Amino acid sequence: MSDDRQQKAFPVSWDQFHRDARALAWRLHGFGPFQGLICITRGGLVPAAIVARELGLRLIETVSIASYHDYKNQGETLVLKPIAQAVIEAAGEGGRGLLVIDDLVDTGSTARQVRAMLPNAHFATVYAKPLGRDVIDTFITEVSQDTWIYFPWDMGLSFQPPIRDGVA
Ligand SMILES: O=P(O)(O)OC[C@H]1O[C@H](OP(=O)(O)OP(=O)(O)O)[C@H](O)[C@@H]1O
Ligand SMILES: Nc1nc2[nH]cnc2c(=O)[nH]1
Ligand SMILES: [Mg+2]
Repeated sequence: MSDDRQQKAFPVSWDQFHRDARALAWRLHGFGPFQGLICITRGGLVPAAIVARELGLRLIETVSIASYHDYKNQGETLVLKPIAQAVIEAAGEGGRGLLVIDDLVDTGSTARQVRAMLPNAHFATVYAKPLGRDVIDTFITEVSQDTWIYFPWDMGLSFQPPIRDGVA
């Protein structure tokens, strides 16, 4: 969840997200070919579908991780489902040849946890914040640490009062 440390909002539309995820695929094309894609759920599911389509990847695995961004549990992560051993064994040493995708990197805790499982995989996110940027090999857009990214699957259309009525 967003909190009051996040002063800036960066809302992303479906259109924009598709463009950015496709730009990520263009960039990743130069680092391939990849043998398979590991998607960090849940946020990585959407960019993974777009990148897999663009790069022709059909071997797709998930690693399910929940991270906590509240004051008490800052940086904590919980692995709910690990990567299948068969997928790790099908890849090169330390996951070489695998592509790991997530929607964003913030503190870097989630990506670091997966990096420990696959040290030689290629890590990619669509968006990145400074604290986590170094864990990621390829990303498209950087936003400041105090920005909260709003994804299209978390938003809906809502009525906007006319400007002359003022803000509530
Ligand atoms: O770099 P970090 O500080 O670890 O934060 C980044 C992670 O946080 C979000 O996932 P979240 O755990 O909120 O769950 P979700 O993907 O299921 O929405 C996002 O999708 C990244 O996976
Ligand atoms: N939606 C969303 N989830 C996050 N998880 C960690 N940082 C963010 C963010 O900026 N936006
Ligand atoms: Mg996530």
